[in-house]
Amino acid sequence: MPDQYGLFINGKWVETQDKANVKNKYTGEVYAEVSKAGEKDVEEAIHSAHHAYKHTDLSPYERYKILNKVSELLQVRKEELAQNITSEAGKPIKQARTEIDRATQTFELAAEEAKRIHGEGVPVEAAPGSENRMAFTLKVPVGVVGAISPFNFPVNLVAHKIAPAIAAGNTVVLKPASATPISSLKLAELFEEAGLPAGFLNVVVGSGSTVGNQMMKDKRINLYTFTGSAEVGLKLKQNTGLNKLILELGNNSPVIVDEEADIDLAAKTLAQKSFAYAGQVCISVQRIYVHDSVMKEFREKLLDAIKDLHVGDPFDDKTDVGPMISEDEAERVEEWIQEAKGQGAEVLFGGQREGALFEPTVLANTDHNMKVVCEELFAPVVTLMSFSNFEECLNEVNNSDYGLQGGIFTKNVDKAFKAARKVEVGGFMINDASQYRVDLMPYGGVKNSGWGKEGPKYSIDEMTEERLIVMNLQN
Ligand SMILES: NC(=O)C1=CN([C@@H]2O[C@H](COP(=O)(O)OP(=O)(O)OC[C@H]3O[C@@H](n4cnc5c(N)ncnc54)[C@H](O)[C@@H]3O)[C@@H](O)[C@H]2O)C=CC1
Ligand SMILES: O=C(O)[C@H](O)CS(=O)(=O)O
Repeated sequence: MPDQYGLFINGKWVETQDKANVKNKYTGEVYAEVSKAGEKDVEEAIHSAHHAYKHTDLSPYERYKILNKVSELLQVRKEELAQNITSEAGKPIKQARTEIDRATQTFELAAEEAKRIHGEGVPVEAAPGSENRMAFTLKVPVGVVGAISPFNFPVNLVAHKIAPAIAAGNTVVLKPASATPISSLKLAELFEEAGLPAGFLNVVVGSGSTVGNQMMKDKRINLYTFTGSAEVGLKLKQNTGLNKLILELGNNSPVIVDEEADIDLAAKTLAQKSFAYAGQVCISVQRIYVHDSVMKEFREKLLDAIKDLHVGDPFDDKTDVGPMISEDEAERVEEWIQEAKGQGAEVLFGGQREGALFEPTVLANTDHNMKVVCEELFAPVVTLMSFSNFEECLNEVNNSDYGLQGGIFTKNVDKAFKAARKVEVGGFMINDASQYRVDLMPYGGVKNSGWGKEGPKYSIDEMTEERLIVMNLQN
């Protein structure tokens, strides 16, 4: 009998008639059954969040205590939560454990930030005629936050939405990805145990086209925070009117390997960071631009390092690359590679699929007319392109609709900083892959990669309004 999960609405667990199966993404077995939210449940969740926001006060210190407690509980239940990620997302267990450690930090950071949300003094007395006035700003919560999350980091990317929202004094309606809802329901259990008052966090499970759509149209939601594809992000932008919106969308991350790079470091780092969680990380390396003069050496070293990766059962402690989220997704990647081969691409390594498992793959002879380069692959596949002129390479790197993070390997400081200035991204890594993130840093993209920043301090900024208070002093 699969484990059963209800929805979490107004501090209560709600079972509905309509159920969805959650499958183990490696074995395909159904391991959990979750209630699906109907229109009435979504209405109830939004109402509860709205009512709690209007009628229940939670002081900054209380928010700090609750978030800190959740952070501690994550460590207490670390193995259970990590095993769950591996089941519902197919993420290799060692990467799932790292995700729990990172989420622990995300909650801890948000807890700390809850105690230092403040405005600033405004010198209105400097304006002629305002000599007898004093002013300052307050940071007030936006109200109800609607959070919609993707499948790939079902704990930590959810943490990046709900922890800062609650730290800032908001209430939340969360819709997790249909493929990975259990992690969010487990987080709700932790909040319940940590003493979060009813209505502050509501979790509704269901598809984007039903639950997501209903959330998008509800005027009681003051801010939407979305992580997912650019396609759905655009829908949200078009349907949420004048409400605030944070969009964390896709990328086809570029990394430059310059002629003055440490080739061993570049090859080793790129082999490790391009295929983690089967490349289903939005800052996973996709486009590698290598200087002509070092291409041969880099290629050999990259392929050698990839051979050391363990591919297969995500529950095995040794596994580096497990299955993709579904067989359909792995088939899509197979089709894109076939299409690229038809356009002249060469498979240097991998390229084979077995069910949802896709081998780490390296493509050469690729160019910007191919989908594998210009669109987001979201798969364990990298493309190699060579360059001889650094300026032209930077133009090629920017020849993308996306701009989340990028990187360069070089010992030449001038080139490193030139690239850092010119490459159109939200974050740029020198002597590292695009896939670098720690949870305190500002994280977010430009162009079709979205706008608004995550990282608790930065999200809290987005999730609060600045209110000006002016005192008219009578002598
Ligand atoms: N920039 C970032 O931080 C990140 C971006 N991503 C991006 O997410 C994508 C992969 O994740 P997926 O879960 O497949 O993305 P997705 O866009 O298909 O789904 C994301 C969420 O949106 C919901 N949704 C789908 N249609 C909707 C609609 N019409 N209205 C409202 N909600 C709707 C889904 O149910 C899910 O909860 C990739 O493009 C990836 O790059 C993933 C992780 C981080
Ligand atoms: O966008 C993603 O897929 C993530 O932000 C992953 S990570 O950078 O937080 O690890």
